Amino acid sequence: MRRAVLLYNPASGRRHAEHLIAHIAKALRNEGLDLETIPTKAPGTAGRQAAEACTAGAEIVFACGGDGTIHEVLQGMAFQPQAVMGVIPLGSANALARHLQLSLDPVRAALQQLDHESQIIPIGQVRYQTPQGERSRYFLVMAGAGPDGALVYKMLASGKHSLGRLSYYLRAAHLFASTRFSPFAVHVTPPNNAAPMPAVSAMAVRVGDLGGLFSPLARGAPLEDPHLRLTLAAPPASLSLPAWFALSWSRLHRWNPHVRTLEVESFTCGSGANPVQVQADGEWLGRTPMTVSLLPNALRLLMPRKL
Ligand SMILES: Nc1ncnc2c1ncn2[C@@H]1O[C@H](COP(=O)(O)OP(=O)(O)OP(=O)(O)O)[C@@H](O)[C@H]1O
Repeated sequence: MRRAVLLYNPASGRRHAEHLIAHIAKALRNEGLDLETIPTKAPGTAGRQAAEACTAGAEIVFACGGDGTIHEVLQGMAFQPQAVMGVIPLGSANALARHLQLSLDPVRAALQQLDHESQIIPIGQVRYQTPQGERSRYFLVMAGAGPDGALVYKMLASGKHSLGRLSYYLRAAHLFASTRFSPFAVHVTPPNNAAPMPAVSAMAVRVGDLGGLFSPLARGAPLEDPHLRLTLAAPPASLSLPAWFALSWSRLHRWNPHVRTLEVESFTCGSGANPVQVQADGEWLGRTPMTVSLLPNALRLLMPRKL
């Protein structure tokens, strides 16, 4: 019997988590898994709890929550060759679950993955600054500096979990319209002719679709791709951000002279005149300078079988 752990965030989503978790667990046990359900203890504990589950012999660790919970579980699942990570969506964006072609019904998503195969993929690593010094984090969906970091920072400060989707978009629109985003220099590896490049936004996206209103803004490289797909918006932000939104939504993004997409191995965003906010997988991390790279063969993930 395969040993599995379902690590869930009791604060995710608006549903009655405990009731739902019991349903998911019953469905997985009926399929023959020896499953233990464990709630995350508090913000920031899921990585350690996932690593402990692996050490205790779990072969599958299901990360059950939104992209933020999956991000935290990832911190403990990276470089655990004996265990594979599964994903059960309970959030509102669920960008990774959508990318993995999972049902947004959590019970169905759990069962679907029993037919998926364990693939070893690279993971992103972002290094950033905090008042306590440099820190680093792994990421799966995206990492960025600029307006996305500022938005996540603002949502954190205002308690985003109490917000509905519409309210979230209104706050984003207000932030983008009212903030003067400082430019910073971006160095890429391998170096290109234009390095360093000035930017007001630098984002590496690793899923095809970010979901919701931000869906058309950036198309990521596949998770198994050994390169980062970097999207840069040039200064001034007052020109490039409205052009980015307008041309993306009207599907004319390829004609946008202010936004460019590059395939890179890594990139560094300098601090510029003012350090800017850094986020990964929708979690606020700190400030620039920031370096983003890919670590090969870092995670075993349940993924749809290749055709
Ligand atoms: N037990 C807990 N109690 C409170 N907060 C927690 C707990 N465990 C994790 N968290 C926090 O919950 C957040 C993640 O929430 P969630 O999984 O719903 O992701 P999300 O990205 O906010 O989802 P959404 O797609 O809805 O935006 C993280 O900031 C994490 O630190």
